[in-house]
Amino acid sequence: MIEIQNVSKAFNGRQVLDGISGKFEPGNCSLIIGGSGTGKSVLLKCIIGLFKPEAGNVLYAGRDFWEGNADVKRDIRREMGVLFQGGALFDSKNVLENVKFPLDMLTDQSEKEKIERAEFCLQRVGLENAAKRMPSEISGGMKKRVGIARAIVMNPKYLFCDEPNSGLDPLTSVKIDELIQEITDEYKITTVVITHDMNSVLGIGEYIMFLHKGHKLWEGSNQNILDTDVPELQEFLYANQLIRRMKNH
Ligand SMILES: Nc1ncnc2c1ncn2[C@@H]1O[C@H](COP(=O)(O)OP(=O)(O)OP(=O)(O)O)[C@@H](O)[C@H]1O
Repeated sequence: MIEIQNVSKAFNGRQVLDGISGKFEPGNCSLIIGGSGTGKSVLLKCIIGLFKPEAGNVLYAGRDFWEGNADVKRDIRREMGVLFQGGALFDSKNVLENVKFPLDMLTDQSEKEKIERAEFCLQRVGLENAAKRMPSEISGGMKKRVGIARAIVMNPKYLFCDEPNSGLDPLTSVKIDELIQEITDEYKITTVVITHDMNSVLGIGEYIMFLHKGHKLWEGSNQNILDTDVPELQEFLYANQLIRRMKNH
């Protein structure tokens, strides 16, 4: 489990996150949602150790990331997989080499072991036939799958996905969401997804945290989000035509 407690962050005196708390459970897809510029990416960066919060704690199975020494930070980092926006693949490496990269960097496994593990992960995301292709030769949805394969290659306990659906058509988006959900269930990963995709919210949001101007205004699940009486969340949800119609029927 990841627990965040009163996380606050400011840039040049401007408060961007104000006392955010929440719990992300293993085997669940937890979502951080909210409009543009509300602090979702900054919060994710505070959680994965890229920004140090001014105040608050980020606990990984009880281990405090920011209070921990270099060994604690390294151990926690090794347990994380991150799917960056756009996939962040290396253009000069083929698909298999991209997936294998964390193993090259962080393990002393033999080449054979690394290739087998990378092939297994590619198979898991349905790309076993694309191993030799270059990133420029595959579609946006396939790039995300490669990014997911790379994020799980180290067998992470924690998986972070920054807008996994950006730039994808609705059908491909749903498939990527399903894949993230399946992998989360299968390996009991604690998964945290940043999104403003309404299909994801209703589809995979087992725990949802809604941010608005750096504050957490609501938390709950896809089962009760449409019943919210928080005006800012209503406005966020009902900007989507389909959700508006669902509510009215
Ligand atoms: N490195 C930084 N330096 C200064 N300000 C920053 C920095 N990173 C983010 N901010 C500011 O923090 C606020 C929150 O940004 P953030 O990227 O978290 O928004 P977001 O909710 O992820 O939005 P979007 O959905 O558009 O990606 C914004 O006002 C942004 O300008």
